[in-house]
Amino acid sequence: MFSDQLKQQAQPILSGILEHPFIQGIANGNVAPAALQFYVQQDFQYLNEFIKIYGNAIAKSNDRELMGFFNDQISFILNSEIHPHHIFCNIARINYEDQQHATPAPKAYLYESHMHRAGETGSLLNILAAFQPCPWTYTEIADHLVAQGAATKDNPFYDWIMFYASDDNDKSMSDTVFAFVDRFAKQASNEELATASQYFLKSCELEWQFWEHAFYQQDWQFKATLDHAKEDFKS
Ligand SMILES: Cc1ncc(CN)c(N)n1
Repeated sequence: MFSDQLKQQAQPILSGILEHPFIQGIANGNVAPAALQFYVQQDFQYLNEFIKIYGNAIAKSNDRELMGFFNDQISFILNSEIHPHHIFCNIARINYEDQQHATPAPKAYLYESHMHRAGETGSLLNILAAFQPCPWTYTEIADHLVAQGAATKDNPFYDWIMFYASDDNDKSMSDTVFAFVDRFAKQASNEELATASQYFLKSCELEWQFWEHAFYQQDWQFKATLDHAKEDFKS
């Protein structure tokens, strides 16, 4: 199956994510508030962009099952994925509403642009491949943390881990996406599969970069210049 090949190709990147100090911090119940704040600020913008990408993907879909899936994803972001953001905000002791106006930092901007680029190819296989590391790596992270015994009630990140951990009774979102990927892959040429694989692997790396930029709060070198310019146009 193409999805098995993708998972196998991504193993070095997935290992890098699982070993990342941000994830280790979640496991130990100890992440710097500045890293949590940066993550929430950037993730809020990233998920906004995802809603637009899903809207675009619906416009490219012809079958109701896929339209329904993208629609469910939009609802999930709007109604459920605010929960893990609230958990990070509570731990960092910051107000969620105050975190919703950040300028996308370079890595988040790159990831969002990468997703839009996949959308512009017009290929649902590319879109799904580029999108899949988002649910897949989070399920892998949470399941790994559960397996290593980090999901204890005294860990302040317990609810965050359980939010993303796979539910034995339910097919995970990530399994659903892999099933769609395999469906489209059956009709694809080797060249199309190679392109989709690149979209998938780059998104996996960008997931790693996302943790990295939040952990070290990597922003634009000339962020103050960008922010001052915004002020110039405020009426
Ligand atoms: C960057 C990123 N990747 C994945 C997820 C989980 N949907 C997220 N909230 N943010």
